[in-house]
Amino acid sequence: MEVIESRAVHDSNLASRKAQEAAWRRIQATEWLESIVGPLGIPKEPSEKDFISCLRNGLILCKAINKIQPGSVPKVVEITRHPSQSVTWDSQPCAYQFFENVRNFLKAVEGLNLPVFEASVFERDNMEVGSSTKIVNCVLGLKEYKERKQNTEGNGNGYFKHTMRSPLIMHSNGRIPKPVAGLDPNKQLDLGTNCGKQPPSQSDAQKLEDSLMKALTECMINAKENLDGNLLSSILNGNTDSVKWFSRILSSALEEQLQYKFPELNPIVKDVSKEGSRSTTSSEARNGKSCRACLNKDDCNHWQVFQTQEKKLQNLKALLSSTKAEFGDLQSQLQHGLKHMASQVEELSTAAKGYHKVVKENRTLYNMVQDLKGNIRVYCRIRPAFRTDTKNVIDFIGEDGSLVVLDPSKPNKDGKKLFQFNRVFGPTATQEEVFADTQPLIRSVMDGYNVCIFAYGQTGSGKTHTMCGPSGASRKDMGINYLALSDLFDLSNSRKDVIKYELYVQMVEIYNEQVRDLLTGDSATMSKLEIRSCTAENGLSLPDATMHAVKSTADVLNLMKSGQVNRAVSSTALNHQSSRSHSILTVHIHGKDASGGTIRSCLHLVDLAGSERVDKSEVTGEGLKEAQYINKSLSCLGDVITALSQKNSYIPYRNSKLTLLLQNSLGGNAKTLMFAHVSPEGDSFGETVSTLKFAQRASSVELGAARLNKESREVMDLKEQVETLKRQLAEKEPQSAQTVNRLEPRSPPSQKPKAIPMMMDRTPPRSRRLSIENKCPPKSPNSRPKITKVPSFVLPKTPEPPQVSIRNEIIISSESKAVGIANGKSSSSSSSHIRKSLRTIGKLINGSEKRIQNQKMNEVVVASPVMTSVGRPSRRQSLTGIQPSRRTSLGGVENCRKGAKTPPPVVNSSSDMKKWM
Ligand SMILES: Nc1ncnc2c1ncn2[C@@H]1O[C@H](COP(=O)(O)OP(=O)(O)OP(=O)(O)O)[C@@H](O)[C@H]1O
Repeated sequence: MEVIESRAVHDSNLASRKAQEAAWRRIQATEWLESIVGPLGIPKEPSEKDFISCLRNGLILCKAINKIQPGSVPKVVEITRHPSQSVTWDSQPCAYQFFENVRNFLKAVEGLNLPVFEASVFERDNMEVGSSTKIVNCVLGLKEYKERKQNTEGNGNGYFKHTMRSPLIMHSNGRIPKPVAGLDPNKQLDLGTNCGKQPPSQSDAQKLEDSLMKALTECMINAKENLDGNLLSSILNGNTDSVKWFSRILSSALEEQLQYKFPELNPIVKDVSKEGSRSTTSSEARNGKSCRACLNKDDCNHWQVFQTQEKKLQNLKALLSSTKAEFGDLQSQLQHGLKHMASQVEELSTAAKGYHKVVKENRTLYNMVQDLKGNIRVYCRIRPAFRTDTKNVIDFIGEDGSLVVLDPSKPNKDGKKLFQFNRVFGPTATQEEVFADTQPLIRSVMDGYNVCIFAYGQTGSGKTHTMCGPSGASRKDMGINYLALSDLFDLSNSRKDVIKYELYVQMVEIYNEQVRDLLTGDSATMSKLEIRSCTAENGLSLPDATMHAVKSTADVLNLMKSGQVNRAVSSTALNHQSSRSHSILTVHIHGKDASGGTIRSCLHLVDLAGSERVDKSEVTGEGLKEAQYINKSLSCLGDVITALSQKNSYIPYRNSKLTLLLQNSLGGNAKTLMFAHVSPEGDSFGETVSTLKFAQRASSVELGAARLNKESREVMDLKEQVETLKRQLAEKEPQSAQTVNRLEPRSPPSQKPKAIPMMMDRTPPRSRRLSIENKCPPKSPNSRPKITKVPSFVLPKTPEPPQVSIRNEIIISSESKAVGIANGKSSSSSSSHIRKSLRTIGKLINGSEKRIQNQKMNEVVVASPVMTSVGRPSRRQSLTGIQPSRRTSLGGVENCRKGAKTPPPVVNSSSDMKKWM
């Protein structure tokens, strides 16, 4: 009950407050209109009816707007009537004119973006309460517009913004409206009823205003406490006006806040204000969501738009912060990942380094094993591709010497072929890289080993490039021939205090099965060279070829140039500078140390002619003949390699000049290296595979351990002693010569110097080539001496008699022999003395050689774990367990008889050279 009563009281308060506000605004409007167009003829505090009636003809309104904005209503219809004639809305001609004025006024007002009203309000005879409100708003809007305009003109910024302030806001600004004293709020709904009849006097009007302000103030103070509750209950009760009113207050406050807080949004707010006058819906306005620019509009949705935008902004902000967080996470993850990756890369690089080191070590060890076994070392070199129209057949090059080629006609798994060599040089390998790997082998020639390097491969695959370098090459592009000799000179210089070296060069070619000297100007001798057995007296296979002493790389260059000029070269379809012969550059090295010990070794550098398919090389006539000779000799080389790899008893060296000349390198005691050259082009696939197969076969050939051609002074003395004793024995006891020969345990009968023919029909004995596997050599009756099997890896125990005792024994032997002869003792007693001496000397030579080798081995072990070329024999011995005595000749006889390829020591002069030859 109480609630109902309080609500009734509240309602009546609210209605009174509204009426007061409306009346106050009407007075304001009237005052202002009068100030613009003059007296209106209505009371100062007009009723709604008075106010509307006065403005009905539109004349006052048009005049007012034209004063503010001249020309806004260009044509104002003046009403002419008799003063006695009353103006009624019903009189048709007047009504139409009224309508024209009002319509023009409203258009002009709309153009100024001011609140408008409906023209029909003037047509209604029965006026409802609040009918004038919109007209009053319009007039006050006009008033405000004028004030603004004046301000703007004063400020000169040209900006006008219509702001419609509610009485409460004005109140808050300190402009407290004067209460209307003694005015019953309930009665003030229609002020016109009280004051419409007679215009009040100035004092009455003042009184009225004062009383009105008073009443309003009282009313507001009374209502103040209940404002929130009243408003709330109004909203609850669906009091639309209250809600609207409050929402407008809120909107304007919000707009102010917006403009203050977000100045950048001002243009938007301005636009929204304009737009809002057209699009805001009344439902939104009911929800209290309209902008201040649209206070008088019911269809403003800017608040909602703003809220939506704000929501979106909030969402975007949230999205931004979550994205930032995610980004931060990702960044930290990335950094973590990068760190992890860096550590993995580091690990990998360490592993790779280790891997490379291991591969290198493996290769070194593999090469060492191959050296020990005496295998032909095989390197493969791939020429860069010159043509791009065919597929590249090289599929993979492994660091461990593996090579995979791919058949271009079968580009799947079946087309792949794997080969294994000591090393594979790819197309980008430089001359120096190739040489660097060959250098240790070449250097071993200075230690007394015979070395042979030969280049094999299809025509145009780069053999001459590897051995000689391209024509007109600079120092950098020089081939192995030049680099090797240059290196030998360097080594010779660095060792000159210990050992004196002399280097001699021969250069020959085998052209159409004729051996020709390339370093002679005499064309007659060029084609008359005969290959001698390696057991010939001077130890040279080609004693008739000119021998040139070289002292510097310049000498070598000159010789090589003249040799190249003389070499048979012609142009084919496959190589415009195709070598039509096998060229052999032989470097003979003679060394003598301070004690008188000697080294004799030789280095063969062979550039073979290229195998070719005559249909491809398109050669005819002489060229065809050359090609046939080349192919035949290469096929003979293949036969020899096959026989050697199969360990056949018969090796067909004699079938070609090439194999005969290379006999010692292929099946003798040399260190041999073969460069297998291949072209990467797809159309050479057949030849490439055939070259690789050949090379693979060659790599399986076991030559046995290479022999060191070095003799110490001690051994040489002992050998001389043996020779003297032998001579004496022969003089004394010719028949006992056979016995003496028997005392030489390692001299097979076939090695007797005079019994050896110029060309050996049979394979030279290979008794000295032992593999580390201790395999028995192939059975070959008569020619092969029996090899005692020695357990592997056992160091032989060699008695090492002191130096003094050696000498003493020799002296004693000699003396006793001399005494025997002098005393005329029986020849048998003398012979037995000589035999005893020989036995002793044999033992001493063995012991001496062994001592030297052991000493070297110790040096190697102490010096470095890496095997040096000097240390190889010692290491080989330790690994194989072969006694030195079995690896060297007794008193050098064997060496002499077998006819080592290296010549005997020579002195510098050319006359001595001739003697030697
Ligand atoms: N590794 C390489 N790098 C650059 N060019 C190369 C290489 N190998 C070969 N060549 C070039 O390929 C061409 C043929 O090479 P080269 O004359 O050495 O072949 P070849 O095997 O000796 O041929 P032939 O057997 O017909 O004499 C030459 O022009 C040579 O310069």
